Amino acid sequence: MTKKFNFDVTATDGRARTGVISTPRGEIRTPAFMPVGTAATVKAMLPESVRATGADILLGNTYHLMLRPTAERIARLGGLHRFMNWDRPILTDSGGFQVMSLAGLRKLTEEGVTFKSHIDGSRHALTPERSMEIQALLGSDIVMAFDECTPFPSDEATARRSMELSMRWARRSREAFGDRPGHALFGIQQGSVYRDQRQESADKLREIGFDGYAIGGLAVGEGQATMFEVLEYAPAMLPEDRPRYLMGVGKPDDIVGAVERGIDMMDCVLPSRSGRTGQAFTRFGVVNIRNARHQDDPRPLDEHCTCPACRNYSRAYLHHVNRAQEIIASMLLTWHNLHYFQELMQGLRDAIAEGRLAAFVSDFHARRAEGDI
Ligand SMILES: C=CCOC(=O)Nc1nc2cc3[nH]c(NC)nc3cc2c(=O)[nH]1
Repeated sequence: MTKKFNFDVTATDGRARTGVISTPRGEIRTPAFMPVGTAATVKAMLPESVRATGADILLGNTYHLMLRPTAERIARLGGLHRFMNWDRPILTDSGGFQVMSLAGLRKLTEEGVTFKSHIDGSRHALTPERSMEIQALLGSDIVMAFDECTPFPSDEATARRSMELSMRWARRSREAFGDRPGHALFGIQQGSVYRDQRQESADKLREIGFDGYAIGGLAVGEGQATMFEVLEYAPAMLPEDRPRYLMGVGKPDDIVGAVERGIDMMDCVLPSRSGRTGQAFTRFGVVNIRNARHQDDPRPLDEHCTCPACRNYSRAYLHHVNRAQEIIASMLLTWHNLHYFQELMQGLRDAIAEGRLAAFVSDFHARRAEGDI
């Protein structure tokens, strides 16, 4: 009998909690940050390097993989874990969000979404059923329901129509997912910034029944203050014995604020994408390595950091290879950023386990300069 999917809360501090998600492919320590491996790779990183930063799970994107190399080809080659040489848990998104933000010529109906590939213009369709089939072909451990991410801002009527469509798609996702021991299906709460709609969405998802619950429709331009307003009430609407996943978040201070409000899982392209543009996150704030002031600086990005970039290279070197557009610049800054994000998560987990989250958070804010350092 394959091992089950399980979630155990191990400690709480206010609304924050630590826990462990057990899957057949390994355990996920929560609160967890998931690096994004869009096209079957965390850009500029080897899988063993991603693991070395402390990641227990990474994210794959249905939209990209269904277009290239196709889910069927990945299945024929043994599934996404084998294909990308990552044998720990993988969460795949359902494709809805990226179709709306990347694809051309989209047509949205009750059935699903048809669209043109941004790669070669070919026509494709995504429905809850097809999304479940693709995610099963990929072999991901945590599957996301097919939803529509309600754009921000949306008036109440528009948000309601979108949320109600997503809830009908959530039920179809659940039915199409079937019974797959060791694999999890997460539902996604919508309802934009409307508390009553968030409640209705949460109630509908509970009725359908999921292994975990995501909070969708945030980090879509509403700003941190509005996001935190929604997070004051939305997490508690979801079952407390199941993982709560906030999608697309975020900057370090977004992450800290979300964990304080009861979030267990997050994902964001920020550390990897900004690493490629020369932006380094540190405990003191953000270093833009492209700035000329670093060109003679022999110090590491952060002398407290134990990542390969900080142990072996100067800011002057990182400035040089970034300006010269050398591949190693993306490698070192991505590794540093993912290491910093995972170190932040470990700090949060330790602080919650020891009941000193408030002190950790005030120390986190006290250290950080506002602008670039
Ligand atoms: C991995 C994701 C699994 O979720 C889905 O398949 N659907 C979905 N994805 C989102 C992704 C988001 N990224 C941001 N900001 C960068 N906001 C997001 C909101 C959603 C959402 O409401 N739904």
